[in-house]
Amino acid sequence: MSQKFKLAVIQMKISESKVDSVHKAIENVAYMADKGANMVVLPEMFNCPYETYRFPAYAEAEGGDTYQRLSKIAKEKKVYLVAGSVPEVEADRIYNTTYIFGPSGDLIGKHRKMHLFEIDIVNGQYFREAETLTAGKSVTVVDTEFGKIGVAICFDVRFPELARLMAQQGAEMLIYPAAFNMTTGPAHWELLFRSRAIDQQVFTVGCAPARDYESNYISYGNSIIVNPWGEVIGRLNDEEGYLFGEIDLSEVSQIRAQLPLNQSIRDDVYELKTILKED
Ligand SMILES: NC(=O)CC(=O)C(=O)O
Repeated sequence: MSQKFKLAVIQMKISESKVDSVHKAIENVAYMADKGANMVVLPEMFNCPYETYRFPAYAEAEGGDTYQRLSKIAKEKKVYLVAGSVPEVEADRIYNTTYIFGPSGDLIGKHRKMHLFEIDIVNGQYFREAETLTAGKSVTVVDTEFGKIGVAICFDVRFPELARLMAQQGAEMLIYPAAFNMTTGPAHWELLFRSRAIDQQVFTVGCAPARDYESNYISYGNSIIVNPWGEVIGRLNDEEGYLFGEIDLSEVSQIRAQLPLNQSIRDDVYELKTILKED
């Protein structure tokens, strides 16, 4: 099995119009697929401004219009699509959800953000996703023809336990649709993506909305790809654009053979396990 593939990360501005944002996302996916991408990633909340009060109004059930259009473009262009995230409604609950489609357009996985973003900086950034969202409970790892990929969302990257669980399930790349802000982005963004890559000896990917000073929540941008040695192999600035990564997942086993961290894990002293497995 070849573990080589071309990864495209799309950094786009999100507009107030869901129709426009979805249209733009689909056009970008098609463009990157035509350029040879095998897997395309979209940003967190790409069809909805990142504001808690908006999530209920923009939310759709699984299988809704946004879902259908994403599935269709994945099938038409024969790409894996890690479809950013969208507000998803089920019963009376709303989740921050990533759908993952295979090249046949079928849903191959779904992640509901497990750690809800909570911040209250004195005289600064405030955000509480829990005002309108419910947290997911499942660890998400999908099978692709190139290898296993773990998917989680933004604030999830701050929790090394989740990255470890994805790696334990065989993930060799961790993809996080994300939207850090102008307070946490400069301080933590690159450090976190490099740390998770080094901890687990995996590729990490962060895909963010482009910065928009007109919006109430200003995304840091800086979409990023890091290799299993912890090196940044691709990074954007704040503007709209694409990252195109030539990925070879066999680098994961090469790094692990030379620096075998897994052999030194003290599972006689400590243990990490999931308690709940389903949403
Ligand atoms: N948007 C997030 O979930 C998280 C974030 O912005 C941060 O951790 O900073």
